[in-house]
Amino acid sequence: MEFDKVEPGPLLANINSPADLKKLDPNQLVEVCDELRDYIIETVSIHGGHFGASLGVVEMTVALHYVYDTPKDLLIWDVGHQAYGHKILTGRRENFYTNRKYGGLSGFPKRSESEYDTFGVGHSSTSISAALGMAVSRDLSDEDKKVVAVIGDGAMTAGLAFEAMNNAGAMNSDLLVILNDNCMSIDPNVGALKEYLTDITTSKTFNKVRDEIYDMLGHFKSAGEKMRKVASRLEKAVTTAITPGGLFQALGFKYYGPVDGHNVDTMRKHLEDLKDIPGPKLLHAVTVKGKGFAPAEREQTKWHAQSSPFDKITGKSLAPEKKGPKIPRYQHIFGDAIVELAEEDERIVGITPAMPSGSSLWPLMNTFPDRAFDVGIAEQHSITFAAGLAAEGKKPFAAIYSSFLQRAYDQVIHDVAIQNLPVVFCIDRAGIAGADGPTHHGLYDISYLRAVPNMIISSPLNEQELRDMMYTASKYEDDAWAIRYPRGEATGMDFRKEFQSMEIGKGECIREGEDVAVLSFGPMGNYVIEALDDLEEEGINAGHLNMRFAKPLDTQLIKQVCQTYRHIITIEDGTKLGGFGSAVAEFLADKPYHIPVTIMGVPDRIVEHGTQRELHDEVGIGPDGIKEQVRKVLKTYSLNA
Ligand SMILES: Cc1ncc(C[n+]2csc(CCOP(=O)(O)OP(=O)(O)O)c2C)c(N)n1
Ligand SMILES: CC(=O)[C@@H](O)[C@H](O)COP(=O)(O)O
Ligand SMILES: [Mg+2]
Repeated sequence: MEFDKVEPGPLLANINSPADLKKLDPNQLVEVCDELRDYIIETVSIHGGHFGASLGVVEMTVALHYVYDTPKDLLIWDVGHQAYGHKILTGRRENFYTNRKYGGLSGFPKRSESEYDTFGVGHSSTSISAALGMAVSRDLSDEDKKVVAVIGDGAMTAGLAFEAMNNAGAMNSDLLVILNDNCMSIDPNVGALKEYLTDITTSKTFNKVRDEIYDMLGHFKSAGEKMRKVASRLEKAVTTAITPGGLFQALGFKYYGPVDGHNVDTMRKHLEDLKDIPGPKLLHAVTVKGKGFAPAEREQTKWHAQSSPFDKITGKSLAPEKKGPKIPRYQHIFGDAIVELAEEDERIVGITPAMPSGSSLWPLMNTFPDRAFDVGIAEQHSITFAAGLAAEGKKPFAAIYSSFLQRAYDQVIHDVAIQNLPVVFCIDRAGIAGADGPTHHGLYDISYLRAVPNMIISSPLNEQELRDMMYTASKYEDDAWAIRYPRGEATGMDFRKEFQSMEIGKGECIREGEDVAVLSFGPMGNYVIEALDDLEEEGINAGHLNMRFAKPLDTQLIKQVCQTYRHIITIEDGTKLGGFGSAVAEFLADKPYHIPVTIMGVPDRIVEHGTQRELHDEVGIGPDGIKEQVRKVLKTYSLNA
């Protein structure tokens, strides 16, 4: 893959660490930014990855590493999808072409990857909490270092960010938060905070007055300690008076901004000033997501990330055209089905915490704008909000990624399950997620939801079953219902347009066999079909049951299996601990069948990034792994001698 490496510009070629960057004259930084931006564009155009966010913080990244003494000073990126420039400047340029690939660099900052990555990320809104922890640790150990968190306007909408601000403001620890405001989450940012920030950035009078005051204070500050104190007091009084609402100041932060985040010189000067101002402070930088790449500036959601190659000038896709009909992704099956269901049932509402494109809630938002809600990056709130809707007779479908639902576990238990409210959880990105890696794999939902009473847990084999599960769940009033499905394309089958009710807790026999039965949960069943077809050619006839439900289990079917076969293999795209296979084994534990159960799933370790197929194969749940397991079982029991 060496030939896919990108040639850096002449300045960037000599920057192998921030120390090299610091050797440059400040007036060379604009050129460094241009080269860094080109490097990101060209690399992502070949290898894919997150895109717009890193382009938007090029100047900020260069200024931060120029002014601060990293890694001694601690730089914490929120989410981390914007940290490509940071990676390139901190010794990883040569390997950057491996970004997000199996065995390559992680797409997010990661402590084990570099001493410059002070905190592992992937999920949003953690940066201020982590930064505060580090700042307090510094103070306790009497160390001399600065702590800077960079958080986006989208990430700032989460409760966690405000919990941290609330705490930090009161602790008065020396800490800088840079609010990177580009008015975008993945989709356009939403909510009252967004309006508030827009008010600040668009108020001409405020900005003019603020700039004049900032200049004046700058002069004061260079005039000695006494004047600095006066300036500081004046600054607080003036900014409190003229900042609309003073939200951040009310939380105990000194507010600075808004500043142009694309002027590297301005950014550098602001950071140099702020370095000397103690206590919690927030610098509000205004940037453009996708800056410097016209297609990405125009269509910011589309260019949040790119998975296939594109022309580095025009943005035109260079992916080979796929032959045959386009296969929909599971999220699109969900997105269409919920509109069809909502047309028939006016109680149905849809909720997404900031992922209307990713979860495909847009079709419902466009068709029934009053009945579909993007609540911002606020997973906890999204679930309690859904519970409130259900409490008043609505039928909420909460569309949420498996790994993001982890954030709302208490809400699932406390607000939904204990009150037995019939919320439908449409859990996308369940199972191995792929290139995003461990933070985004949805490996735990079966286990953590199984433990919760009043909860049905199902997973479709294909698009037909997803539609029918959604339909059946929409009519069901007794319990909450979780439907999990993976990232990516469905099977491409011709599915029936009409919905059909499914019997809750009932699986189906897909293939009769002998000796070994494979019980699959969800789309993993398609790997099983492929594997067992291959094994048939070797003369091995294993049975296959598509179980559909992890809770309630189809115990009748399992009993029949026990009477017909000598060994059960279960398979799921999730952790083996406490998952679907465990449910089968628990059921059989006190039954007199004495049948061994082999659980196939993700082992109890962190699975890194790569393609879904690479990772399924790595952990042994791809078709080859299934074949191997069946052969192994047959060999162990000498059943196929
Ligand atoms: C807890 C959590 N929820 C949702 C996401 C998905 N997500 C990743 S980036 C992003 C948008 C973040 O917006 P912002 O912080 O403003 O950064 P920008 O991309 O605009 O630079 C979202 C919703 C996530 N990573 N973590
Ligand atoms: C950083 C982040 O959390 C998102 O950008 C995520 O990578 C999206 O994942 P999908 O591509 O599966 O929607
Ligand atoms: Mg943003």
